[in-house]
Amino acid sequence: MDINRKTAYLVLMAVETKKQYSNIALNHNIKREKPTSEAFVRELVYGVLENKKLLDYVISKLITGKLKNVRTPDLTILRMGIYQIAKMSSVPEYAAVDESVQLAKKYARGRDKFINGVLRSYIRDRYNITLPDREKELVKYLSVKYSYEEWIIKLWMEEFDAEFTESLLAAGNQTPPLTIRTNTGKISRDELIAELKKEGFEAEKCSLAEKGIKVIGEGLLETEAYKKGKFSVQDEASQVAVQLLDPRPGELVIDVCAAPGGKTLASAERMDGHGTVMAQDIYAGKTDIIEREAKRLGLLNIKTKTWDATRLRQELCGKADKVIVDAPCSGLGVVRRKPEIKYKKNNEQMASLPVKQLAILETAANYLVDGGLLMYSTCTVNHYENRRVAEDFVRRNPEFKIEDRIQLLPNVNGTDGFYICLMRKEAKKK
Ligand SMILES: C[S@@+](CC[C@H](N)C(=O)[O-])C[C@H]1O[C@@H](n2cnc3c(N)ncnc32)[C@H](O)[C@@H]1O
Repeated sequence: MDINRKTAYLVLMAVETKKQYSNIALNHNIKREKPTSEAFVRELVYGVLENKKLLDYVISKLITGKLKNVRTPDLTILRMGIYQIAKMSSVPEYAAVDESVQLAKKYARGRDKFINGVLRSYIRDRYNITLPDREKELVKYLSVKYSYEEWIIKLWMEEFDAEFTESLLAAGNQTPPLTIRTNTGKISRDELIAELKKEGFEAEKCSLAEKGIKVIGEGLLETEAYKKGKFSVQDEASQVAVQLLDPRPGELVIDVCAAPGGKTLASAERMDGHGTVMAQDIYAGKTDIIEREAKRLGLLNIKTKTWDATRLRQELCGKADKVIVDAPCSGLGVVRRKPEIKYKKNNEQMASLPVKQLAILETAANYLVDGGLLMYSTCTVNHYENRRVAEDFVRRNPEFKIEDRIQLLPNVNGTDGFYICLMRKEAKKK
């Protein structure tokens, strides 16, 4: 059996049955199985995840029974087989079928003939399968074509017209650029670009993030530059958030939802070692990551603490110049990196997010000095978690005024979908 397809199968099953995040399942299985082509495994895993609804729609047209009665191993092998035939031009059709049958013999015993039959009928009938009617069933059409749960499309169509929504859906299925943030305490952006180019990478400046670089090439984290802490991997939108907040040397910054530390570390770098960033997160294991990264980057001005941000730390009230609330959210802005988010159900947990976000904001706001700046950000595109939460907050806390807010979008800015809102606490009148 081909080790690359076996690895992809194990990753997809971990995502499907254990609800693991694709990036975590990928790294874990690649390490364990040692596939001969990591690139093939990634292409197949992300291709299947990005197109899951479309693949299931196609499979439902090829089988006689109901899709929900097809067992998960059989369905996973069928999705992989059809994806290879439809989208991976490097894979001959016969190889896609034969390798799927081999996988079935190991992981879906007794179902290899069924799988062989479905894949052969796909090869025969694929051009007769049509999508739902765009005119009559727009949401369903978009849901199948771009593989998103229908509630996400309806949510976006509350804010954007059909054409814009479609381009946002399509952008969510693109591979995101690899972007890094220069640690300017160690090297300038131009010098780092030159160093990376010398190592054989393509590297160019980001347009929005002043320390950002877009990089193309394999093995970035094995470079000396990385080991010596000259840069960190961070999406451009996250970099822009800290750029707008603009932490200065000597300030006290409190980041209440800090792990894995992107904004904490970017803030500490901007402060040139002067002042302090207090980084809190509810999970102890996650604050360890921040400490490890601070060490790699040579940053001494970060203090971490495991803490639930909805609980007030009395001793910090009125102390911080800047507070970061990079809240837990639905993640609809990062589907390019975690395509499994496109299939989340709009359940109670989703609906309760704005309540939690507001509770964290209200607690964190207490830490600011008069005249201090509060940043609320999320990596989602959902006005109930973004604009609505920020507006609710300032309505309930009139001493805060919104100073700036932006929604970055993958189809407009090429970044993750990201919301940033800066709110200033009124300075006390003398
Ligand atoms: C969007 S992530 C933060 C990303 C981080 N700011 C960065 O730039 O790398 C949200 C974080 O909030 C944490 N979190 C969730 N609920 C929390 C709570 N009640 N108190 C503190 N942290 C919480 C999660 O563990 C997660 O690490």
